[in-house]
Amino acid sequence: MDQVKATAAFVANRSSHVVVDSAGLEKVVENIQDKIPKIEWDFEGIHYFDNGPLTVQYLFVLDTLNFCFWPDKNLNYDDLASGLKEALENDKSVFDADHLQKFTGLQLRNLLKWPRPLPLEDERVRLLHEVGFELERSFGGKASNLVESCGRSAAKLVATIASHFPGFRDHSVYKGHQIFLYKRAQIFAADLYGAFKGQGYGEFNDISSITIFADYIVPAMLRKLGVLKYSSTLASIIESNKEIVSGSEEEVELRACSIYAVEKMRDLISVKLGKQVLSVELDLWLWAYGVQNPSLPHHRTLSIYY
Ligand SMILES: Nc1nc2c(c(CN[C@H]3C=C[C@H](O)[C@@H]3O)cn2[C@@H]2O[C@H](COP(=O)(O)O)[C@@H](O)[C@H]2O)c(=O)[nH]1
Repeated sequence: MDQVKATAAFVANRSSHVVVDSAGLEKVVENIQDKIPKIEWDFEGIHYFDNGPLTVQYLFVLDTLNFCFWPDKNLNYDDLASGLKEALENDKSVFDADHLQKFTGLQLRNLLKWPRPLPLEDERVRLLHEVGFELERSFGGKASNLVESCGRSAAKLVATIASHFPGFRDHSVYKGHQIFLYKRAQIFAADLYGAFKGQGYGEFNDISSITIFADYIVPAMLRKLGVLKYSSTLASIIESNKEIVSGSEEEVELRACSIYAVEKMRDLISVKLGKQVLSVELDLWLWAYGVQNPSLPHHRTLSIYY
């Protein structure tokens, strides 16, 4: 994902609301020493897994809907992952492409046993329809065929998803330049890698090319660790839970600087500790600690991308 890395660096080199603090970064790496925290994928025990194509279909639907939980303060990612899992266990055809194209908001809500409208519910439904339609049109209805068509390349998988499914085109324009962040497309590759433990549908010969998944938890965690510093204006917007507009400089800087900071962290770990570590592993560490600290203030942007 050279485009993601290069354009994140472009933003980090020009940012004014968010700064990547090199001293903070060095300190984190010094503290890590030899013990890079290793978090198991599905440490929560909430995901569906049967070691076959249905798991791929589940993960693709999961990552189609893997965004914007915060407007409902009781809703979390866990509710989505475990709700979809239970639905699939009750009905193995629930995520067939023809079913995806017919979902209504109410059906999705009922499936997740959620008592009120989901945040951005209309968009969630529209994205399910889009995924069902395009899976049927180009991949015989199966996300597993999509993955197989990419010949064990995570970068190709992300590019294929972005070219077939407009809802995954997580781009922004910053100071006149197109910036590629691809959170949900990349997390799908990482979820396959994690769930299938790097084998079968999760085998990628270029998993190290994937960056972190720029959401609203990882920037908050990087800030807590002293790796990201915010301008006083941005800090007060975030601390007072005010919304930040999608595509604004502040929002793009928060996300792009997070990607850039973790790529720098990888380089430092390699130079100082002589270890090669994947962004996927650093992401899971940062994210798992971030969600265990629900009081961490995070930025709030209404977005279908994360
Ligand atoms: N960077 C990053 N962001 C991630 C995840 C995951 C879950 N990955 C699963 C894969 C294996 C593990 O066992 C995890 O369960 C969700 N998110 C994002 O967090 C936000 C939800 O927050 P809250 O509202 O508090 O539930 C939302 O933007 C969601 O898209 C991740 O791994 N990395």
